[in-house]
Amino acid sequence: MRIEARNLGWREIVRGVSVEIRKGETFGLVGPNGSGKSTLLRLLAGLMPRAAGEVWLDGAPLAQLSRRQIAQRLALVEQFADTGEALSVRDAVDLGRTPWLSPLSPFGPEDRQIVDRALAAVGMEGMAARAWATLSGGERQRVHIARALAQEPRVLILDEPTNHLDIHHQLALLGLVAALPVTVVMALHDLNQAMMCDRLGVMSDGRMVACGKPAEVLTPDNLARIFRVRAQPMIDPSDGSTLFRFLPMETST
Ligand SMILES: Nc1ncnc2c1ncn2[C@@H]1O[C@H](COP(=O)(O)OP(=O)(O)OP(=O)(O)O)[C@@H](O)[C@H]1O
Repeated sequence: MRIEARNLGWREIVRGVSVEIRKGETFGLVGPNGSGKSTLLRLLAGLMPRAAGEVWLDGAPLAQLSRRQIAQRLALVEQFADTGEALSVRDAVDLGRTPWLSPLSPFGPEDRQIVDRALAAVGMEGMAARAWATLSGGERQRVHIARALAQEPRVLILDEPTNHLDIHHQLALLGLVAALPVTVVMALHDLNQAMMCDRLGVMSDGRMVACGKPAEVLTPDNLARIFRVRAQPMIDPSDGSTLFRFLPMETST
């Protein structure tokens, strides 16, 4: 599903962002702390009241869809997502099926299979019966992702999805997300991980100041200007991919 932002804004925090994210694309959002990434993701999910501009999903304005219709198309995992303490892991992931249920089509065996697959996709199938309150930060993050997968969205919006995850689960999650046949928009802080995205949008002070293929936008000049680091590009000889080593900027006295 294609997702398109037209002149999106909220207060002074996100200003005039227009971007078209293609069907099946993995689109990364990078930028310094406070540059407006989370706010832009919430705007794309239609969650900010009194927002300026418009979001279109496959040519349909988001504003004309009901919450249920939006939830059948789009799932958002927020950075500090929480869930009711009394839930089990399976209960939490079952919630992802809510937009698809109705009195005439209650939770059934097919929903259960979808939930099982979502738990397995994030490696949490062995913890389905565990109480949410007993999970570690990384396990909670994986359950949130499983809940979003169980929603079977066509657009998946993730705010720093590798937060709290150990390196194995970070790479597993990024591999999973890249292989999903859905459009993914995700905020990332690790710029080497961001290099794996199809395209990147760079946020700075509420504006999208660059958008394009990772190697085109994460240039040493942009990294110095926007992220205030010195970036030393290095080539991995095993596959020719570019990695960065980051160094502090030399301060002038
Ligand atoms: N509801 C709000 N009211 C006032 N200011 C807000 C609100 N939400 C966000 N902000 C401010 O807007 C700016 C952008 O916040 P946002 O969370 O979108 O940034 P971010 O790029 O996701 O940051 P980080 O990398 O630290 O997660 C920040 O300065 C934040 O303090």
